[in-house]
Amino acid sequence: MPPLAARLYAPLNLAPAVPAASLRPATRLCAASGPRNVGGFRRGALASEKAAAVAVAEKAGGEGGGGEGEGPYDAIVIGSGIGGLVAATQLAAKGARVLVLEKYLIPGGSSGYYRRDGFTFDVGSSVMFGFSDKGNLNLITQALEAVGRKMRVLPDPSTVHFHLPGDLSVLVHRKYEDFINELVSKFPHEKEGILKFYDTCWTIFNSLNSLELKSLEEPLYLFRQFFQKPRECLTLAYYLPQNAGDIARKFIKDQELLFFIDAECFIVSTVNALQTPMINASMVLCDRHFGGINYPVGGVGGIAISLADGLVEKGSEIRYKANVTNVILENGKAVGVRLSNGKEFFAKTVISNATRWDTFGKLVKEELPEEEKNFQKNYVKAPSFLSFIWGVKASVLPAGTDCHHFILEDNWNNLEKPYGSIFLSIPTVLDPSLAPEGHHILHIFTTAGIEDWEGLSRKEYEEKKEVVANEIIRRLEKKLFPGLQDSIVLKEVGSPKTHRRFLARNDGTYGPMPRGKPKGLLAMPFNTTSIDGLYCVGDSCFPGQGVIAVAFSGIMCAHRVAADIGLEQKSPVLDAGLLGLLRWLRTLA
Ligand SMILES: NC(=O)c1ccc[n+]([C@@H]2O[C@H](COP(=O)([O-])OP(=O)(O)OC[C@H]3O[C@@H](n4cnc5c(N)ncnc54)[C@H](O)[C@@H]3O)[C@@H](O)[C@H]2O)c1
Ligand SMILES: CC(C)=CCC/C(C)=C/C=C/C(C)=C/C=C/C(C)=C/C=C/C=C(C)/C=C/C=C(C)/C=C/C=C(\C)CCC=C(C)C
Repeated sequence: MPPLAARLYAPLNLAPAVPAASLRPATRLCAASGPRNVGGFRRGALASEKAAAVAVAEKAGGEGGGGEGEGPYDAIVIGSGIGGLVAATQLAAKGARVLVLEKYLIPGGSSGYYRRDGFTFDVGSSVMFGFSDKGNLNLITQALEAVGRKMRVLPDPSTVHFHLPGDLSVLVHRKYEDFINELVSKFPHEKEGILKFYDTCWTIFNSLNSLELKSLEEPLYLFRQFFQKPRECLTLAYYLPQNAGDIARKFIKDQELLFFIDAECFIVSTVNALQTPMINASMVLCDRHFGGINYPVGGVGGIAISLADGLVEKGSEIRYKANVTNVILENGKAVGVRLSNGKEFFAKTVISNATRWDTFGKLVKEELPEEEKNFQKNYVKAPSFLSFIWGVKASVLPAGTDCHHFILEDNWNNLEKPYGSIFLSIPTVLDPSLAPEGHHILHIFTTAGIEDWEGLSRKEYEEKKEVVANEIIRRLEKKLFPGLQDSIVLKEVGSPKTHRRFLARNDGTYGPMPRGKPKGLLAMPFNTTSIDGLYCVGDSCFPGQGVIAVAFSGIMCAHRVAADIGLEQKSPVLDAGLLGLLRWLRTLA
């Protein structure tokens, strides 16, 4: 019998540029049952996209599949974002039996993709860290390997091209020396400060990269790391409560350069450098040169599909159209979940990949635990965003156009304002197979609050999207691509309401952001919660927003859960001590 993937992919019409792991049977999954044309942004599955895992759900029949009161599993994971899938696959690789329940039709959440008229569009970011073949921070490579998967990737020669006020243009080259030379050429008087700031980032990054990355909530592992790498662990402990903006100000005086560091951090955290944890900034500002930014051939959604397929091959399950509405508690312990159709599933542990606001505001019906009150005191929901996904004629791009751009035209004060700055990715610069010949994809997003988009009639809503899209086109025409308007052949606009609906994220939020100035990462909760048996994973857990960050959160979560269900070593006495200490530390933030 051929392997499962081969059997499921047998009827495929294979396109050469698409990796084996992302090839699907030609089933009109989204056309038959997917939400279409909501708010003009029709997030649907690839028409030909039916992961091995989907077949499991369909065999079982109906929403979420399965019968009454199924289980017990070792773990149920609510949601199949990258955080949830990494937790699930890591557990499955350790021998656990896992059930992933996904509300939508395909895996990936913010990291999914969909297809329209020959274009493959990433839903969220196209800037992918964690795909290299060296070091310990290549977490996407490691997560795929754990379930026997590998994706072909295309190296991006640059990370991002900044287009900033005062016509400041900085290209972040893949080669560190080239980037530093470029930055120093713009700020020669700050050469020493630039070197000192980025050197500090490297000290932190090298410490991170030297550790075996597992759960910081598991004492046996943590003490072993401290014993084996004391200097690196102490370096990380020292920088844990610090922010990038404070460190930058120790070395740099030029206000424009400090604004540039703000923009560097804004990409990482949607806040300025003074609010961005130094560990997170270091991770991103160095890994782009160490592991590099690499684009997975065929689209970002291929990562989730590969993980979901690998999960099923390991004997676990994923079910779609499975909308979890309740976490079931028994004597204060999480023992299972209930779907909107009343079906129940039981497990030794429950892991929520929904945001903490959804997990504790909607899925757990009890009063908000003290710890979550503390989280909400320290973090608010970051605004949502507007995304514009356009198919354009290739002729509109000047030769040599970079893949990723960040645009803030006239005024540094607009950096964090709604619609202030523009993120633009052109993934077809790296992978032309994503668009019909002679075309490119422009994927743009800009921050926007949901309040701006509520209470409108259908007509007003559509008109507003048109007005905002035209304004973005005007700005891009002025800055980068004259004639853009006339080159657009396909236009989709997603509003904060679209993201709330299709990504199931509270108010469509991009993730948590600190309410004020945080103490670095100190206040960010890990994976355990104050409810026994209930864990969280994803961007409202340490270390926060970002695909690579949620992948780390998945790895940490799986390790802690595996220890709790007896698949990894554990010491109950040390556990109680460390978990108590970490809870106390968070209250200091
Ligand atoms: N929001 C974006 O579009 C966007 C853009 C760029 C990057 N990213 C990155 O992606 C990361 C998010 O990853 P993540 O793993 O935290 O989560 P995610 O939001 O990507 O995925 C969560 C998944 O859980 C599902 N879900 C939520 N509630 C559910 C319920 N009650 N029942 C069943 N399924 C449910 C959702 O449908 C979704 O598939 C962020 O850190 C962000 O930086 C996001
Ligand atoms: C226990 C305790 C407490 C302590 C002790 C000490 C120690 C040992 C410590 C340790 C630590 C650690 C390990 C840590 C780790 C960390 C990590 C890994 C982190 C990571 C992070 C990451 C991140 C943040 C990322 C992010 C990213 C992002 C967000 C991205 C984005 C992108 C976008 C938005 C796109 C853009 C676009 C354009 C430009 C176009």
